[in-house]
Amino acid sequence: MLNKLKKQKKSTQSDTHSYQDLSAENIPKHIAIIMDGNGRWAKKRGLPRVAGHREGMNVIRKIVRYSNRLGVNILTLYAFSTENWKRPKTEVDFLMRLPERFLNVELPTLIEENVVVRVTGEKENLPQYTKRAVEKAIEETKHNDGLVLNFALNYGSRSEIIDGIKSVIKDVEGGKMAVEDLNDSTFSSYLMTADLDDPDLLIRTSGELRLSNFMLWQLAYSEFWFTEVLWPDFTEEHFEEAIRVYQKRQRRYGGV
Ligand SMILES: Cc1cc(N2CCCCCC2)n2ncc(-c3ccc(F)cc3)c2n1
Repeated sequence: MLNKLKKQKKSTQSDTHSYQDLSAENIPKHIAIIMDGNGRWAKKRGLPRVAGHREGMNVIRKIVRYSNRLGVNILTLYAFSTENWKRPKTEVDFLMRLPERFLNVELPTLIEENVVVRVTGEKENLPQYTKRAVEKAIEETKHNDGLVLNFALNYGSRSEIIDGIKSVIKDVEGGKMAVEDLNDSTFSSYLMTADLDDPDLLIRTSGELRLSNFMLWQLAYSEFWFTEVLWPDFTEEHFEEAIRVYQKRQRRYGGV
C-alpha cells in the first residue's frame, strides 16, 4: 500500500486525490474519529436530525476507502456512546438501524477491499437486528487482513476501565495475576481494545474540544486534531490535512 502511495506521490494527480506532501513513511497506523455535528448539519438545513446521521454514513464510506488506499492499519469510528441511549427514543431507534443499513450496502465492498470489520462496545445490550448485522459482518470479514474498520458501538470508556479493574481484581484474587505484574501493558490487555494498538491520531469534528468518554486510556499519547467542520461535510481533503498536521508534529517531536 505504501509503495502504491509512493507511486501516486510521484504523479501530481492520482485518480481522485493528489497526496500533496503526505509522507508515505509516516501514515498514522491507527486513526480514531469522533464523528460529531450530524444533528447540527441537519438543523442548519431545516432537516430532521436523522438526515444528518444518514449523510454522515456516506462520509464513512469515503473515509474508509481513502484510509485503505493510504495504508492506514486501523480506523476507529465512534458511532454510538453509552450516553446516547438518553436521546429521544425515535432517534435511538433510527440509530440502531444504521449498522444494518450500512452493512447491507457496504459489506460486499468491504469484503472485496480486504477490510476487517470489528466492533468495540457492549454488544449484548444492542437490539437483536443490530447485533445480528454486526456479527454477520465480523464473521464474513474475519479472514481479511487489510484495514481494520473498528466501530465503537454502545461504547463508554469509563465503564470499560471499571470492568477492566474488576477483571484484574478477580484474577489477582484467583491467583492468575500478581499485583506486582500490573502495569500499562498488562492493564491494556484487560480492555476491549486489547488486540489493537493505541490510536496515533484522534480527529474530532464540529468544533467540540472534549473526549466524551471515548478511549480515555488508549488516547493517553495520541495526537489530537479538531476541526469546526461538521461530520457530514468532512471530506478526504480534511482527512488529508489532519494527517499532514500529524506528520509535521512528528517531525518536530521526532528528535530526542
Ligand atoms: C449507531 C450507528 C450510528 C451511525 N451513524 C452514522 C454516521 C455518523 C455518526 C453517528 C451516526 N453509524 N454509521 C455507521 C454505523 C455502523 C456501526 C456498526 C457497524 F458494524 C457498521 C456501521 C453506525 N452506527
